[in-house]
Amino acid sequence: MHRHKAARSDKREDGVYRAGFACFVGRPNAGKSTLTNAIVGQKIAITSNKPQTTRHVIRGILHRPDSQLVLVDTPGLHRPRTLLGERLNDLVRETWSEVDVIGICFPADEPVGRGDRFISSEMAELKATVIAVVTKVDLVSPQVLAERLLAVSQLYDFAEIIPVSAVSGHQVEQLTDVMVKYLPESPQLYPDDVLTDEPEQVLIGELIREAALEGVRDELPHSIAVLVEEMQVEGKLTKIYADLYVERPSQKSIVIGTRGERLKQVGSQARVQIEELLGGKVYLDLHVRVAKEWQRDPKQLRKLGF
Ligand SMILES: Nc1nc2c(ncn2[C@@H]2O[C@H](COP(=O)(O)OP(=O)(O)OP(=O)(O)O)[C@@H](O)[C@H]2O)c(=O)[nH]1
Repeated sequence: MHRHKAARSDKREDGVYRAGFACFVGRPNAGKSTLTNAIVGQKIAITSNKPQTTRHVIRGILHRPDSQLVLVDTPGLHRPRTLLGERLNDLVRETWSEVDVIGICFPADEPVGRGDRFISSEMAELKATVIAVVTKVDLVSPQVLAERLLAVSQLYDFAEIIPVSAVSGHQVEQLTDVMVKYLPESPQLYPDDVLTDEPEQVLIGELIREAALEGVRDELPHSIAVLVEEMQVEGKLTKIYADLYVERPSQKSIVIGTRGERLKQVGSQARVQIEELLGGKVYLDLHVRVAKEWQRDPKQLRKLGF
């Protein structure tokens, strides 16, 4: 995965330089995106309290003097009902086969279930080192945590089992150390100042999508996509023109809201985040469009980057 992008050979004289790819997997809402952000220390992956909102493979890169950890954020594996669902599953499996370390996330506040067993059983054939990460430990008592750790340890022969809280930061550093430990000896893969190799447009699209999903009904997440059509830099101002795609006119009204109030809110929330990302003033122009059944149409999917 982009190993040809090797920035420069940077093996330190006094020790082994390690670099490689890792990803977090786990059932929806397990805390994968939040953990990715906590490790990389910058908001790069979309997080939401609704399941399955992570669509794109977004990498965050952790730079250390002796190592480089490239995190790949994948959507959850799920029963495919549409072409989009199938593509997502292919993407997940492809990612798994290419990374060096896989962290399976088990939320501490939920019992180990069928989904967890399914994901663990999918790991057997992979070359990657598989570690278990018990997430959200701030939400449970030590006793519940102990039960979870035991249940997780019985699922699979994990190389390590690490309890963390991305919210409090508990053990995040230790988790990172462990992941780095299992990376191969390798030259640096990316230059020091790169945090993600995802094109800016995709990140911006994700921020808009995240803002558009906030506080709306449960069926909307699967029916919304954002395409950044144009970005123009004029002095210190970046002008961004983006389209939000929904499937039905009724969804269009939800996103726009009464007299456009909701879309205005979405715009200003996303703008603040994009300004933070780009480090400058942003003008954001949003249009809501209906693309019928786009989840089932390969041509539309390609246009939207899936
Ligand atoms: N209390 C607590 N909440 C957390 C923690 N990590 C994540 N959460 C919350 O759990 C929810 C899901 O987190 P995400 O990071 O979006 O989960 P995900 O696994 O990426 O979810 P999908 O994209 O649906 O697969 C969000 O509401 C987070 O704020 C944690 O360490 N502690």
